[in-house]
Amino acid sequence: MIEAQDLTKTFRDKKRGEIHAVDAVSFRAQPGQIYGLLGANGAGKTTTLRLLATLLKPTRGSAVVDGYEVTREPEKVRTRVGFLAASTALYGRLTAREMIAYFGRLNGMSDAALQARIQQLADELDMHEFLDRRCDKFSTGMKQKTSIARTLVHDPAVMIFDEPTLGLDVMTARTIVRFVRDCRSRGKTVVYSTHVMSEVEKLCDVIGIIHNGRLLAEGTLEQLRSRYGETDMEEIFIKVVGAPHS
Ligand SMILES: Nc1ncnc2c1ncn2[C@@H]1O[C@H](COP(=O)(O)OP(=O)(O)OP(=O)(O)O)[C@@H](O)[C@H]1O
Repeated sequence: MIEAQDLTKTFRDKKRGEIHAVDAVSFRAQPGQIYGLLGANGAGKTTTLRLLATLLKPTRGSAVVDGYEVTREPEKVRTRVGFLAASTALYGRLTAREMIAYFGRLNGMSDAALQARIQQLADELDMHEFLDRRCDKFSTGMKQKTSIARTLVHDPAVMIFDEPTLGLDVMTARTIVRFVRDCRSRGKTVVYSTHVMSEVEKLCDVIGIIHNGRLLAEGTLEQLRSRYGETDMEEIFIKVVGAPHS
């Protein structure tokens, strides 16, 4: 479970002045649920996720992740969260299997547990073909699958995905979306950020629309459809954030 309350992050930038990247955001994501954070470029998605994963400290507000508060017990939070960031890096000289195992050991996993888990992740993410190849020769899709596997090797209760299908082909994206659904069916709390309307329609149980750092609307797809009188997510999104100035 994640409970964010009045979560706020303000950056001070020499040129731009004060930037309200995340502005009093409150939401709750439950186990067995995919919470979709939908927003355009610069809306505040990544900053929100980084606050939840304790990579940034909030300027104000709080977030409780699997029972632990992000500023009071960040180490505890980190053991409970798997965060797939857009920039999750791999070591080129390691194979995918070595890479995943390395992060598993960092998380205190035994060799037996690791073997079983790598097998499971390779099955679910369709990785067997390249599991023993070096990461520096990987396609974007192979890299992304390896990043997901290494991020989630310790099977955390809370899984945070920052635009995980960005730049991937249809087949690879589908494998990842199926994997995210499997996480939900295993009772994980999943937060999934995207700017792709069709992804939230297909995947997310609750959708939060974020714009200029503020959570402007939230609900199930059905609730948003009836509230805004539109069936298409793109139309709902435009109604919520306002049409762009031309
Ligand atoms: N370290 C930082 N210093 C200053 N400003 C920042 C910093 N990180 C993010 N911002 C600003 O905060 C705002 C929100 O950025 P954020 O990356 O959270 O958005 P996003 O929704 O993830 O967008 P994108 O899809 O483009 O990654 C933007 O205006 C961004 O320029």
